[in-house]
Amino acid sequence: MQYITLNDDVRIPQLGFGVWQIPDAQAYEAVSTALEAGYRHVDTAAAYENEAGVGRAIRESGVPREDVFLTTKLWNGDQGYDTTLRAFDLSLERLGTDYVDLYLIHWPVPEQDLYIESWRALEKIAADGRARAIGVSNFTAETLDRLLKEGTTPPAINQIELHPYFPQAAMREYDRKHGIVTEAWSPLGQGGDLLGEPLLTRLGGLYGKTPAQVVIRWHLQLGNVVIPKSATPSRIRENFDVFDFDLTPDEIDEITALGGAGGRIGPDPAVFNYTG
Ligand SMILES: NC(=O)C1=CN([C@@H]2O[C@H](COP(=O)(O)OP(=O)(O)OC[C@H]3O[C@@H](n4cnc5c(N)ncnc54)[C@H](OP(=O)(O)O)[C@@H]3O)[C@@H](O)[C@H]2O)C=CC1
Ligand SMILES: O=C(O)C(=O)[C@@H](O)[C@H](O)C(=O)CO
Repeated sequence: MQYITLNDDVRIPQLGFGVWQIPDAQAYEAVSTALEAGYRHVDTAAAYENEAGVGRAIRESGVPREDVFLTTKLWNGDQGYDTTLRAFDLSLERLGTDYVDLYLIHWPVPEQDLYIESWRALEKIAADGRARAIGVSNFTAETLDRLLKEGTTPPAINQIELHPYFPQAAMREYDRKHGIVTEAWSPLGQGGDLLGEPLLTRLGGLYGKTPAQVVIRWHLQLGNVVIPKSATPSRIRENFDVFDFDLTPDEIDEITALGGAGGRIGPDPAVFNYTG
């Protein structure tokens, strides 16, 4: 496993396991399989409604809690200072742990204008030692500029949509300049057309790897934290088997150039104001 040291000196495993759309009843099995395969980093959120299954899998895995990097996120409708503190308590309760490794504001939700207040609550949670690191998700240059100006602690991570069809060069550069690590969500383009790209099949053929493994390798070599999701045991293992080959700089550029072919899959954070 490769680690990245965040701006608060916390070390994060660069490859993690995402669990969006895995129902709570199946999350136990999926996370157990991931931990057996070697993952030591799990990305969940209050909104995924599977924190209980994720937490139980970690507790019963036999892997010491301190060896697993656990992320969860504050849902949009819970933003605000007191409401954030309450939402965090409930996440810990469902996860069955007394701290998380990373707590993120899930979306800025510019219209409700509560992300600065919410960030102050995350700073308090970190100061109390209940989140080892704090960060944001889906923040734009505009929302981050304000957070950096008005907050006391800079975010350690910005988790954003990022895959070869949407390579986010400008946002990666913004994060880098500000000492923020970029984490890629939907890193496989949600398993859609991207994985059928002839370029990825060709590169996979050269290295004896699948298109998904080539894409995960691209993320690792760009310096992204990457959290592919799968509910399929063979794919969970496949997505972890990416540490025995290197793409060349030209191959990385060729994959990045696929960005012309696709685009964003998820909501645009500048206008995503859903709080339900
Ligand atoms: N902060 C945010 O706003 C967001 C965060 N996220 C986080 O990012 C994680 C990953 O993103 P996600 O949207 O789930 O999408 P991914 O890009 O990780 O793709 C997941 C899809 O790809 C399929 N897949 C996985 N591995 C393979 C493989 N080796 N070969 C072929 N198909 C494969 C999966 O199928 P199957 O499961 O059937 O195997 C699933 O349909 C989420 O689970 C979540 O933790 C995601 C969205 C937004
Ligand atoms: O998966 C997440 O973390 C999300 O925030 C997404 O579900 C997001 O809310 C979305 O895709 C809504 O359409």
